[in-house]
Amino acid sequence: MDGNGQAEAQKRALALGCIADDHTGATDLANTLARAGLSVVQTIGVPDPDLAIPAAEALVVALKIRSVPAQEAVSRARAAREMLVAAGAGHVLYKICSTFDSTDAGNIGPVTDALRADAGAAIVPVCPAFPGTGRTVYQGHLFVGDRLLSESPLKDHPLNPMRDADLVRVLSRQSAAPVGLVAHADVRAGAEAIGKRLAALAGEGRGAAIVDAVCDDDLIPLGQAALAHPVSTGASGLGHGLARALIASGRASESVSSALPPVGGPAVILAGSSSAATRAQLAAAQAFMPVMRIDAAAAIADPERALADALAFAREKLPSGPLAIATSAEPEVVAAVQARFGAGFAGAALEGLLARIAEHLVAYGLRRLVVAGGETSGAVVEALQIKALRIGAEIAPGVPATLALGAPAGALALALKSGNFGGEDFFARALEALP
Ligand SMILES: Nc1ncnc2c1ncn2[C@@H]1O[C@H](COP(=O)(O)OP(=O)(O)O)[C@@H](O)[C@H]1O
Ligand SMILES: O=C(O)[C@@H](O)C(=O)COP(=O)(O)O
Repeated sequence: MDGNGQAEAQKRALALGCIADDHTGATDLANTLARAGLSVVQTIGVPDPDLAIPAAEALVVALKIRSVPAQEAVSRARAAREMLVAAGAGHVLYKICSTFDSTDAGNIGPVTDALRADAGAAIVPVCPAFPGTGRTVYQGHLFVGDRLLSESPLKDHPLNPMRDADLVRVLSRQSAAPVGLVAHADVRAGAEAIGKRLAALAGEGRGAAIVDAVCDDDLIPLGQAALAHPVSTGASGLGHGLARALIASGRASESVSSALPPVGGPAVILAGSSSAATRAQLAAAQAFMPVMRIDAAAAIADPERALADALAFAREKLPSGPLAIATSAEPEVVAAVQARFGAGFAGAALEGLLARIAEHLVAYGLRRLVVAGGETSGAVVEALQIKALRIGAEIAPGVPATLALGAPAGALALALKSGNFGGEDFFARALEALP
């Protein structure tokens, strides 16, 4: 093979396997890895062996396991790791939310424990920092912007309210083995110091260690140190560090991703996130497009009626331009809905409703779709039977434009937005950016 051939082959050899615990997290990570220079493919679930997916240096398997029972999350993550390792991945990153979304019953601890055991690893470095979106970790405490996690809007998350910012404590409650801390002084001292501290913590019998990172510069030594271990757990900041470490070590080569082909056609926004960011984005969108607010309690009580109303609204408005349909509500309203129906039941019912709306709209010819909310995105993508995503240009930090591959309905441009991401003008930007 000549020099060019070798470089081409290296560009396509899988180096990094990623298991994302939700679908917006997966596109966020795929976006970060692509921007760092890796060739990336995202699949929806563990791909069928006969699925023709382009070869890539990083493969992100999107699962919907953030809020399922821990045992189910563990078995699905294990199957994904097995596939990734068989495909050649030398390191597996378990992608969790940058706001550490989880409950005391799981799933970050149980999945991290299981992946460590399967990989025969001594310890797993864990870091949810994503400084580009204001998530930083200092002395093991997670900040969202200038607030501790427990004082941020995440304290009111509908499925996993985050009321403790001390991640060593949070992860300890979820883990079988004790959890340690690699504090910022070691991170500033570089990859070797992080490695030594991780080895010392492993020697004390700790199965995982929260690693501090307060700025982008910290991600480079973090990535180098993490790459020396078979498994790590974290968010996009760690993904960036791993990608740069792979390129620096010659295990991946820097490439420029190509633009997505144009799709065109009608566009709709579906919002199931009740985050403060999404609520502000919907309020801003109301100035330039029709927005239908679904009454969550009425919709759960009579989903067929809610579906028919939403479809009638879409049929009437879509010929004049984009529109939005949202179940999103203020925390007090969400709390009342949950008190009446139970949080899990209400969440699944509303996700299911938005997924059915998406299915009908795509059947009508919808070709460009923005979904706000991680769980919601998972439900929509699974209902549309999308098999993989090609990653395009970044719309906002953590949110790329994507092109759905393998869906029975054909070409579909998609943006899957984490509830918390994007500025107030996100929906306008997304509609412009979707090819
Ligand atoms: N009005 C509402 N009342 C109760 N739950 C809701 C309401 N609207 C949406 N939900 C549920 O809240 C959850 C939001 O999670 P998700 O889609 O992951 O958003 P985020 O990205 O903000 O976490 C989903 O399960 C969704 O169905
Ligand atoms: O790391 C992050 O913050 C995101 O990638 C993410 O996981 C988003 O989850 P949702 O807020 O549930 O969309």
